Formats: sequence, C-alpha cells, structure tokens
Amino acid sequence: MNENDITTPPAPCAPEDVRRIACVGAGVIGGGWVAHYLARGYDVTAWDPAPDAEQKLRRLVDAAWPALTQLGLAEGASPDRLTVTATLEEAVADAQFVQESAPEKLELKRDLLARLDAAAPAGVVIASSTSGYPMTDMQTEAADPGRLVVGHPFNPPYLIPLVEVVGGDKTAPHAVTWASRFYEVAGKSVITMASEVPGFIANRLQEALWREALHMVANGEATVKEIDDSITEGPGLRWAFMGPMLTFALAGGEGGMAHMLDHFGPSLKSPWTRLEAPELDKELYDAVVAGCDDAADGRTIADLVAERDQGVIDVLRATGRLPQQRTKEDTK
Ligand SMILES: NC(=O)C1=CN([C@@H]2O[C@H](COP(=O)(O)OP(=O)(O)OC[C@H]3O[C@@H](n4cnc5c(N)ncnc54)[C@H](O)[C@@H]3O)[C@@H](O)[C@H]2O)C=CC1
Ligand SMILES: C[N+](C)(C)CC(=O)CC(=O)[O-]
Repeated sequence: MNENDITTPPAPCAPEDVRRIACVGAGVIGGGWVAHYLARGYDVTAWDPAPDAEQKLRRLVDAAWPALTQLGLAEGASPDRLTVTATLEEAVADAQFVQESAPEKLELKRDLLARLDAAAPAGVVIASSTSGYPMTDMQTEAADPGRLVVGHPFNPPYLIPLVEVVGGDKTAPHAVTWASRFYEVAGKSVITMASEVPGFIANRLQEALWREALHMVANGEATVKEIDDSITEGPGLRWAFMGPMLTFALAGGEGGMAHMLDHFGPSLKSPWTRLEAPELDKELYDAVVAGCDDAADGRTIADLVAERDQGVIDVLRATGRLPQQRTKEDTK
C-alpha cells in the first residue's frame, strides 16, 4: 500500500510510552501474552467470552509467575495489574495496544478484528496472534484495516522471544513499524517480514517437518518416539543457538555453504522428502551462500565451529544430559 493512500491515523503514543495493553482471547496464547505483559510491568485488561475464562487465566498467570520471577520482573510488575472485563469494548476502551488471540477460524477473526477496530481508540495498533492466516484475508471487514497487523508469537509467549510481524495489503506501513518497535520495547525478538506468506517463516518450517513426520507415522516408517528422539538427540540440539542455514554451512567444512551445496545439492533430487525440492539454480545457490556469509557476520568457519561445539555442550548440560560443570571449589 502506498503511504500516501493511508488514512489510518498514527498511533496515539510512541511504542516506548505504552502502559496499557488489551488482550482479547485468553486461552493458551492470550494467557501467555497476559503473563508476559504483566511481567514487563504493563497494566493489562483481558476479555474472553468463555464462562470460566477468568479463573483459567489467573491460574495460567500464577503458574507462569515463578519462571517470570526467575527471569527478572520489570519494576512494579504484578499479577494484580490484570483486570478481566465483562465486555470486549471495556477491555479495549483505554488500550494503547491490542493483542488478539482468539481461535484460529477465519470468519471469527474477520468479525472480531472488525469489532476490535470499532471499539479501540483511533490509531491504536491491533495485532493478531494468528498462526498462519495472512492479514489480507482477515482485515476485510474492518473500517480501518490500516492499523491491523499480524504479531505471531510462539508458545509460551512469556518465554519464547520470537514474534513475526507482517501487515496485509491494506495495512499502513507505519502500523507495521510501530508494532515491531513496540514488541522490541516489550522484550521480544522481532522479525518484520517484507511480504505476506501463509504460515509466515517459522511455521512454514515447522509445518514442513511436522507433515513429513506425519507421513512417516502414517506409513509405519518411524514411530512417534523415533521422530521426537531424532530431533531432541540430533538437529534440535544445534537449532537452539544456530539456525538450519549456518548449521548446514558447517557441513561443508572449510568450504562452508558453497562446498555443502556442491557436495549435497544433488541429493535435493533424491526422494528424501515428500515435498518437491526447488531447482538449485545459480540464483538460489548464490542467495544461500551470500545469506550464510551475512549471517556469519565476520565469523570464520573455525569461529562458527567453536561456537557450535560450545553451544551443543551448553545445551546438553542445561538439559541434564551432561553433568553440570564442577568448579574447583566443588572438587575440594
Ligand atoms: N497454541 C499455540 O501453540 C499457538 C497459537 N497461536 C494462535 O493464537 C490464537 C489462539 O490460539 P490458542 O490460544 O492456542 O487457542 P485457545 O483455544 O487456547 O484459546 C482461544 C481463546 O479464545 C476464546 N474465544 C473464543 N471465541 C472468542 C471470540 N469470539 N473472541 C475472543 N475470544 C474468543 C476462547 O474462549 C479461548 O479462551 C490462534 O490464532 C492461534 O493460531 C499462535 C502461536 C502458537
Ligand atoms: C501449533 N501452532 C501452529 C499453533 C504453533 C505456532 O503457531 C507457533 C509455535 O508456538 O510453535
């Protein structure tokens, strides 16, 4: 959308000045957002139509609080700063940011986002936690679609840092910029996507793995336990600190990603997955090699190998699969 076509007013306050957040839909993810925002010292209003929603929400926050306390609470943070309202309108009336986390049903999201848009103060950015719907498909009923963005979290939002932010065709670019900055200020790690793609980035990757796993179970090729062990005892150990691209660059030894592609590129055509492999043409080859160089950010292959090896040892230790490191004091 052209910035000149935008009628969406700017947000009434800067991302740094937000104090009051509304969370609409308070199940697994909405409740997790509530816990996160409370721990970061915000005042939170929540609304959820389920009759037992308030008890469930308060139980979720209480259960999360010890972990959040361990991580370090913001000054003044308290579960007492949560207000559960009787109506959606009350929840958002005074909000400076709205996070929608209602069930993953397109019609429901369309109607709810339109209701939130009608009730929230002008310009306030409204983010949807959707796991995969493009905002273009959800913003169809809203009077001001310009302030609607996707803010896709990971479970539980109070511990997993990533939020993927992206707008739809009718989202004002300034709303996307505002939301990304807001999430950073609120302690999240943000990827602002340049364009919409269903499932965003991380869920497309997770879903590919998940579909392949389901095919293997359905065909009797692997058990559920073998699938889980193959990740927790294998690649999952590396993915906690190094993504799949740089990890595979190290499979190319001193030749890095270029050698990895020369060596293993042909196996893209082997029947290793049920997904169709993309053509490994020069453009893709160069983009992957250059992307790895960018991600390495000046670190040599030797630096990355040392980093990976230490990371795997740290993860093995942290998950109780290696003895905790003993200090000289312990061994006296
Ligand atoms: N569960 C997960 O791991 C993740 C879920 N998400 C997304 O978060 C959103 C919520 O999912 P969950 O929390 O898992 O679902 P959930 O089923 O745990 O919670 C949904 C909540 O929405 C409430 N609700 C029902 N109708 C509503 C309405 N019209 N307006 C407002 N609230 C309504 C329900 O009472 C329930 O408490 C979905 O869009 C989902 O795709 C995103 C990331 C991870
Ligand atoms: C299962 N899920 C598709 C709803 C998962 C997510 O959207 C993100 C996550 O927490 O992995």
